[in-house]
Amino acid sequence: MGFSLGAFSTPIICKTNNNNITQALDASLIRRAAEIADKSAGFTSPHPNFGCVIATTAGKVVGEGYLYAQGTEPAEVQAVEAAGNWGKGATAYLNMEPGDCHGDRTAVSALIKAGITRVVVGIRHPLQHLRGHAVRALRSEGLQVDVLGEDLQSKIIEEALKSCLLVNAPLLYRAASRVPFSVLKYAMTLDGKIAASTGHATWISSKKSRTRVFELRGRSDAVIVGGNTVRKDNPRLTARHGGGHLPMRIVMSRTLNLPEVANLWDVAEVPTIVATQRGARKSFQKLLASKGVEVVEFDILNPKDVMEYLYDRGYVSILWECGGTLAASAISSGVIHKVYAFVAPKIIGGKSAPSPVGELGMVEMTQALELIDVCYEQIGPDMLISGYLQPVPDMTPVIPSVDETSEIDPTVSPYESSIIFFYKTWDPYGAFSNFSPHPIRMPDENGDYLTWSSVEHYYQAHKFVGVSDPAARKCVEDIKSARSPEEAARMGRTIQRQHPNLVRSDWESVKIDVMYRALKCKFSIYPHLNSMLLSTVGSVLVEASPHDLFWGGGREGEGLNYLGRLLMQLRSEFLGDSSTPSESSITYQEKIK
Ligand SMILES: NC(=O)C1=CN([C@@H]2O[C@H](COP(=O)(O)OP(=O)(O)OC[C@H]3O[C@@H](n4cnc5c(N)ncnc54)[C@H](OP(=O)(O)O)[C@@H]3O)[C@@H](O)[C@H]2O)C=CC1
Ligand SMILES: Nc1c(N[C@@H]2O[C@H](COP(=O)(O)O)[C@@H](O)[C@H]2O)[nH]c(=O)[nH]c1=O
Repeated sequence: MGFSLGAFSTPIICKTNNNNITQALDASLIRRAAEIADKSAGFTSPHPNFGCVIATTAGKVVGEGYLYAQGTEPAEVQAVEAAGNWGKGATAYLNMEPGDCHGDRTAVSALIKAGITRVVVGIRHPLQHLRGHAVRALRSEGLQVDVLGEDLQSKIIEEALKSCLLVNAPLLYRAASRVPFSVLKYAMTLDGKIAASTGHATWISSKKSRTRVFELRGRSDAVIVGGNTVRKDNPRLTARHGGGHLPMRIVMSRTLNLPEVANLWDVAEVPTIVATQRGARKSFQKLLASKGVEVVEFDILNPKDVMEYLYDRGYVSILWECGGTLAASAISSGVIHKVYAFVAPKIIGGKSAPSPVGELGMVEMTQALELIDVCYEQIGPDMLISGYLQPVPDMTPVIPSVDETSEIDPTVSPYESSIIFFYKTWDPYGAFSNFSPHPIRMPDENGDYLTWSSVEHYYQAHKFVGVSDPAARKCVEDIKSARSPEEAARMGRTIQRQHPNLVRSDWESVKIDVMYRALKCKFSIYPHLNSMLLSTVGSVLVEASPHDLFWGGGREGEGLNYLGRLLMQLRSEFLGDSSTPSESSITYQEKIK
């Protein structure tokens, strides 16, 4: 070949340098968008924080805007107005894809009208029904849209992406965990006490720290304490830092053994909700109601149920300002996402003085919960240590991974797809489970057709097919006549564990194919199952088994989800095959009868 390496290398190096410069610019302007997006937090009730920065291709910022509150002028509209004619040919930086709540595409239209040619998006909208819409709409109008982590990837971009995740962390956690984002905040002495042994706690942290707490309250939808904190502190739980949003106050009390007169029962400025155990002190409930305090009864009062209830009421973020007993219960039930610990340089001592977190049942230091993304900040004389107990959720489907998805099923666009989970046969898509009662008819080694009561029967028995030992042949027969798919699974797994010598030597290499053939038969011979499978086009299918990390997706998406993958593969094959599937299925069904 007549080309020298040098002929290629120069432009490649230039391109890389250019890329580095562009990515550094993109990263810094996206971080700016996230920074201004955060400006509205604390001024109105929490809502997604949107920021928009418009810059020329040389990186000169010509317009900025942030959404003040839901229903006010979108960040993009403000930035476009500020940019004026500079908007033509410019790049818009958005910390988050706009969500078109009103169906009027205002944000998208503003960018298009302004003549913006490129849009850089920090994260896609976390809510499934809005996710990807604006990105698609902008692309369809010919704008170049680069999404961080998808179209742009590098260390510096990763850091910018993080700032976008953090600025909308409450919404992301809420969308992923279906409870509001919860922050546990406490003030403790250097010797780890949140009050003296008498229960006296005013004050541990400095005035400056307490003003910071007011800001935290102003960023929250509600502040929660337990009954004992009401009895000991008679708190007000208001945000008194001057203006801004006032959160609701919530008291969790099982006994309702609470004072008749308390600051929290004065609801002139902010409402208070008391969450209690069903039937607790009805007369006191009446008294609270007469003061305008809302009482909500729970069958068993616990943090998880209260959080699910507040999620249903639309709450996005909650500040827990309770003592250690309730804090331990909230942490144990997994509802706390972030911790703010104000540490004051004071020592109070006291064997029975309370600490920030009560009993968690841990016995070894190796069990300790480690915070991530920890920040240290000095506030007056105090140190504020904050960090997350759970990582900021990634809303893109990971099972299969983004790269694998389009290989398995080209109809799924990995960044925009929804996930359909199935597991138990009574679930909405329960018929996808191998335990669903749909017999299949499959050829044996000699080509003779045999009927199997379910895919699970077929799959489990095939662990022992072809092994010359008569005991293996008996296993196949026994599993085949198991009275239920559950029984077949139990038998297959137990024999495999206890008598590995009876398992065919090629099992690990053939098991996916065995499953594939059984599934293909099942979804070919039952037209309604075939329709159900085809109705899921565009969605990632995940078997939500928390135990089976090979066929299932696992509790946290750590499973390989091979059952979901095979179903997606079959779906794609059925779609590609116009003669699907009814003619052949009738013959098959006839055979089954
Ligand atoms: N320094 C700081 O940051 C803070 C210090 N404090 C101090 O802590 C002390 C109070 O601590 P503590 O009693 O732990 O705090 P809390 O009162 O905040 O929490 C315990 C109470 O919560 C109620 N509760 C409802 N459901 C549950 C549940 N599922 N699990 C546990 N409790 C539940 C009960 O109220 P009931 O008994 O009414 O049924 C229980 O007594 C006080 O001295 C206070 O001054 C408190 C908050 C912050
Ligand atoms: N003692 C203590 C805190 N205690 C928390 O603040 C509540 C009192 O709030 P308010 O009545 O609105 O001033 C109290 O019930 C408890 O939840 N907080 C802190 O930042 N620092 C402190 O030293």
